[in-house]
Parts: sequence; C-alpha cells; structure tokens
Amino acid sequence: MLLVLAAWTMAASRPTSDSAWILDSLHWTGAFVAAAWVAWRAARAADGQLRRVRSRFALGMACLAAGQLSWDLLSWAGWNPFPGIPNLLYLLLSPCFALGFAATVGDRMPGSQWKSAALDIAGFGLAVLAFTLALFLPHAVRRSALEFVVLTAYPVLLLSAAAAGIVVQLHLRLRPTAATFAVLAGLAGYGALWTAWSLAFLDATLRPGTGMTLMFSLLALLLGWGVANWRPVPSLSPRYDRLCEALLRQIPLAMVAVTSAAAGFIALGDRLPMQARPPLRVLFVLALLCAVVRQTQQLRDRDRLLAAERAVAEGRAQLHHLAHHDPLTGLPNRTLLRDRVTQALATAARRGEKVALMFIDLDRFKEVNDTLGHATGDALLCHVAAQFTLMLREEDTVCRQGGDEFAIVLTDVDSAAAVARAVERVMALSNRRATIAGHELPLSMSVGIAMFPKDGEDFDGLMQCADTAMYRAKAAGRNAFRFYDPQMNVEASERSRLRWLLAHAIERGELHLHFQPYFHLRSGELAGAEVLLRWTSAELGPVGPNQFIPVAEDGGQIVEIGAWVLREACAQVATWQRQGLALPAVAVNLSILQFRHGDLVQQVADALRDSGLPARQLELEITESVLMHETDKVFATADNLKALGVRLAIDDFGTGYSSLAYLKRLNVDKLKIDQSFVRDALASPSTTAIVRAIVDMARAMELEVVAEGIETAAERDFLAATHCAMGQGYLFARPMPADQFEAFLAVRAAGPALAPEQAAADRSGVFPLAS
Ligand SMILES: Nc1nc2c(ncn2[C@@H]2O[C@H](COP(=O)(O)OP(=O)(O)OP(=O)(O)O)[C@@H](O)[C@H]2O)c(=O)[nH]1
Repeated sequence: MLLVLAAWTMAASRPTSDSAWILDSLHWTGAFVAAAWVAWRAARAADGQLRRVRSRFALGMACLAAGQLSWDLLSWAGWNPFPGIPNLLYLLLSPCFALGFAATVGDRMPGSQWKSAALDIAGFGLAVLAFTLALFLPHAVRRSALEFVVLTAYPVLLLSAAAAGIVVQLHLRLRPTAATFAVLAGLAGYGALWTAWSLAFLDATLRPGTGMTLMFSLLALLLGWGVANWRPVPSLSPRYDRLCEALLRQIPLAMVAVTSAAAGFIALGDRLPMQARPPLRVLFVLALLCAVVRQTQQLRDRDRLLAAERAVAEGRAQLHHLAHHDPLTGLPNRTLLRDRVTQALATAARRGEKVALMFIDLDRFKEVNDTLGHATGDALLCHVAAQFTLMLREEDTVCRQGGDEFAIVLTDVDSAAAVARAVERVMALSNRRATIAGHELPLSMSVGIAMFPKDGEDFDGLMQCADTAMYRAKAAGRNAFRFYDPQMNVEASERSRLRWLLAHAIERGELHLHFQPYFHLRSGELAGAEVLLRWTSAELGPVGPNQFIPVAEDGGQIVEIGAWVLREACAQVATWQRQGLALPAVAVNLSILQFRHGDLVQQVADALRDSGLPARQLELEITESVLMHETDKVFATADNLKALGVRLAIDDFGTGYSSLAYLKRLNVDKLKIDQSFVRDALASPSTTAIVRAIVDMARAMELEVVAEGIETAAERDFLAATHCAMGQGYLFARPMPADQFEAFLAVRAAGPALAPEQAAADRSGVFPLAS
C-alpha cells in the first residue's frame, strides 16, 4: 500500500508526462501483482467449495496483474498496446469473478431460482450496456470500432459482475461481511472508474498521476483483500431474509431506472450518430423486456407466496380447531374446556358470581356399541351433543371429555335452584328415546355437579368434585344427578381403600364360602345349597357382600373372584361327596362381567375337571339383568355351559324384565322367586297372584321353582300349597361356613329325612331358625 502511495506521489509530482506514466505503471504493476498474490495464497489455504470460489477470483486478479505486466512489457518494447492482449487480460477479470459467484451458488439454488438470478443479471447488464453506449457514443467519433468495444466492455462487464455478486448475495441470503463489501465495492468501483477512464480516453483528456490512476491500484488492493477474506455464510435472521426479498423486488425497478437514464441521455443530447439509434432502441426494449418479465415473475411468486401463507394460516387455524375440538361431535374438547372454565372462574371471582360444572356420563353406553356397533354408538354421541347444544344458553359451554363423557359449564348462575333447573333440562333427555339408524335407543345419563367457589377454586378441583358426584349418581342406580358433597370424598376414598384391600383378599386367604341349603318343601329332603361369598378383611374385619361386591364389579375384580368361587365351591362339594356327605346340587352366582370378560365356559369346565364334581350337580345362577344385555353373547355362552351338562337358574326372578321367549331360548332349568315376593305374598293379594302366576308359568314350562327368603311357617305353607317345589330361607337354615355346613350334612346323612324346620329345630344351635 505504501509502495503504491509512494509511486503515485512521484507520478503526481509529474516531472514529465512520460515519467508520470511510468510511475503510474509501477504502482499499478505493484498493486495488481500484490493483490493477485494475496488472493492466490488465500485460495490455496482454503479447501472445498471455498477454494473453488477463491481460485476463480484469484484467477481474475492474476489476469489483471498479467494484463498490467504485458502492458508494461509492450510499452517498454515501444509498441502501443491498445487495443491488444493486455486489454483482453484486463477484461477477463469480470468473467472470472462471475464464475467465482457461480461457484458460490454451487447446488444451493433450485433451477427456477437460477433462471430468476440469470434474468436479473442479464437485464441489469443490458441496462448498463444501454446506459454506457448512450454515454460513450457521442464521444466515439474519432475511435475505431474495436477501441470502442473494448472501452465499453470494461464498465459493462465490471458492473455486471458486481450485479451478479449482489444478486447471488441476495438470493442466497448470505450474511454481508467486510470482505463482501470489499469485493462488491471493488468491482463496482472499477466499473465506475473505467467508465470515467474510457470517457477521458475517448475525449483524449487522460492524464497520469491523478486520483483516478491511484484508484486503480487502491481498488485492486481492496479486491485482493476482499478475495483473501471471502467466506460465504448464510444468514439465519428472518429480518435479513425480508430485507433481501425487498431488495430483490427492486431489481426490475433498477433495470428500468438505468434504462430510463440512458434514454434520458439520448433525448437530451444531440450528438448521437443516427446509425446507432436503431440498435440502441433494440437494447432498450430488451432491457425493459427483462424488467417486465422479472416483475411479472416476482408478482407470480408473490401470489404463490401469499397463497402458501394463506394455506399455512388456514392449516394453523385447522390445527388449532383440531387441538381444541372433538373430531366426532365438533364440541370443544377438554383442553378448550379447561381454558373456558379457567376464564369463567377468573371473571366469576372478580364479580362474586357462581359457576356450575356438570359432569355427565351416559349410562350403559358400552351396550349400544356392543349390540348395535360402534357407528351407532358414534351417532348416539353426536345426537346427545346436538341436544345439549340446543338446550343451553349461548354463554354456556358444552364439551365432550372423551368416550361417553360430557361436561357443561354454566356461568353466572344465581343459585343452586337455577342449576337444578338446568340439570333437569339436561336430564329430561333421559325421558326421551333417541332414534338412531332405525333403532329406538333409551337415553339415560348420570350427572355430577360441582359449584364454584363452594366446591373448588380451579378447574381440576371442580372436575374432581363433579366426577365424584357423578359416580354417586351412578351408584344410586344411574339416571340421576347429584350435587357434590364433601362427604362423598370420604366415601370415595373408602371405596378405593376397599378396592385396594380386595385386590389382595384372595392371596391373603380372606375370602370364604358360606353355604345355605334349600329343601323340597313337601318331603323336607335337602335339595342343594347356594354358595355365598364372605370376606373377612385383616384390616376391616367382616365386610358385607353388599359393600364389597359392587366394588369388585366396578373394579372388574369380580371376574377373578368369581373364578375362584367356582373352583372352591366345586372342590369343596366334591370333597364332601367323597366323604359320603352327599349334596344333590350346589348353586354358584355369576356376575354379568363374567359373561363379558374372561373365558367363563373354560373356567367352569376346569373347575369341574379339577374337582371331579359331576356337571349336573353344579347350578349357575344368573340374574335377570344379564338377560337384558348383550343377548347374543349370553345365549352363546349359556349354550356352551349347558353343553357341559351344568344347570342354569335365574336368580331374583320377578325383579327384572326377562321375557318368556328369553327364558325358553336360554334353556334354563330353574327359577328362584325373589324374597321380596315371598315376604309380601301373604299380605298383598296382588303379590299372591304374582307368586301363583310365576309358579304356574314355571310348571307349564317344566322349570323347577325355588322360593327365596322363607322366614315363617305360614310362608312355607302358602308356597307348598301353591305347588312351589323348593324353598330356602332362615326358617330352614342361615348360610353356614364350610365346617358348620359339613356338620349339618353329616347329621342329615345319619338321621331320617325330616321336615326341614323340624330338623333344624331338633338341632337348634347348629342350624338356627329365624325367630
Ligand atoms: N361409539 C363410540 N364409543 C366410544 C368412543 N369412545 C369411547 N367409547 C366407548 O364408550 C364406552 C364407555 O363405557 P363406560 O362409560 O365405561 O361404561 P358404560 O357402558 O357407559 O356404563 P356406565 O358408565 O357404568 O353406565 C366404552 O365401551 C368405550 O369403548 C367413541 O368415540 N365412539
């Protein structure tokens, strides 16, 4: 740099014009060679793509240096080097840089972007050519065509190369660095400098040792430094991205501006040769055509971008909707419910208002799925959702929680009475039937209600309370609603403790079987015994079946427990039999869950095989409610059980809705009249008539009949007179643990057959009678 300045200072002092030219040549040669050397070294130090880029740049710098050296040589030899080899070498600077920019792009741009970039550069190049010609032509009178071409090519190629650098920079979103500015400013500066130089040359006003001659050296050094530090790094900043987009959009405008400036020159000046006008016009048209094509392209790209942005926005809105709504019913889902409740609670807290949260679960919805298919279940859910939406105020929210659970939020409620009115509206649906796909479906639901701020202060707390209240409504027989009460939590935690303890009851040996005998009423003969399950928990002591059986059914443990009862009962009765203590039949109760889950038929077969008990001695008791659900599956299972040889009995007959057709199809062997009929049979004439009707019907269908819960001799006499064959109850014997029942069997085996209550009375204490 110092050398360049020193050489220029000497040139500028201009002892003579010739020596000034020599000194200018000296600093040009020094600066060009130095810049080429720096660029070359940097290219060798890099590798990969950077090496390819820097090598092309360095080649351009080397051409510049070689051009200067050959110029020096030719001048020294006394030849006029213009236009000649040196000019060709100078001109190669721009294509080499253009190739360097192309190598920077590599495969980072798709084909369409390449085309856009090429059009940008070509359009700008044409505009610059038009401008340069418009500028130079009036001065070209005394120059040959070749001289004019060379002089024009310098600025046009250099400015086009600079434009290529800028276009690549913008298309690739490369981070602008000092080296970028150095290279681009070097090229653009050379473009401007050579314009001035050529003009001065055309006008024969060139002088050595001027600022202009110095600039050639300084710009070469700037370019050399820029190349040595060139390192394309993509920017990840969205702001810079937007800036690049905006600048690229201005390129067609720049083309138009440069072309217009050229047109302006021509219009204002009057020295343009006539023969140059037609080609210039063609040039203008081409440059403007490029601008128009690019502008159209950009508008199309912009339209596409806007359409894509719209699609993304719509997609986002759709995703948001999906994330917050249930796809089946279109109702808000739990996520949106949480938001709405949280907002409603904040507003209510500020204004001192109440909010009610209803938790709704459809009753026995699973049966709709199981019997009529999932599609009908779905349609029922949609029907319910639509009904809820219709009956609520606009400001209330109804949501589907999932499965057959819904929630409704009522805001700004004045009192519990207002909530009760809303709940009644909801429950009114239970009185209607839903017609889905030609099926008339009963619609019943259980509802739990929690109130803000009384029951909870946030969404989770309120949901938990409403859930607990809903379970209470279910436990109360379903199709009911309950307001939350803190006592419910105590009961819920007791239930979950029971469930937990029950889970270990079998392995801890806490479950026992009791046996209650039943007799032929006329002969007093022992007809069999019903097996009853008892639980004595180590922690809780004896737990009543009314307490633990519902818990076992709720938690599904009844399936495992039922299988255990079957095995134990068969094994026990078979053992007594081997001891000579015959028991004509043993009756075991089954739960609906055993029909639904587990392989009931296999369990029964295993219990019989393992124990050796003859199948005809095993009676399986099912309640009428089993007949009301999943009839196909129940019939199939019942057929398979009958095929094993076991007998089937309907327990608690008269309390449900079993049809005669079902009884016949099931091929049952026995009916057990529910004890509520037995209790009222003597007091209520209508019950008397019912009992007679049941017995007559059973006889007509050739079914055995057992009356349950006989407590008095009068009841027994009435039933015997009605031709009820068998009876069971405290009058004869209470349920007994296995050891007591074994003693009972032993006594009966030893003595003559007695009327059952007589036998019991004779051995009072062992077989207590009801008082
Ligand atoms: N058709 C349909 N069924 C569903 C959907 N999601 C869950 N289910 C079913 O809904 C049933 C919900 O049953 P539960 O509420 O547990 O039992 P339930 O039969 O209603 O009995 P209770 O609630 O005790 O009265 C399950 O069988 C699920 O498989 C769904 O999107 N469509």
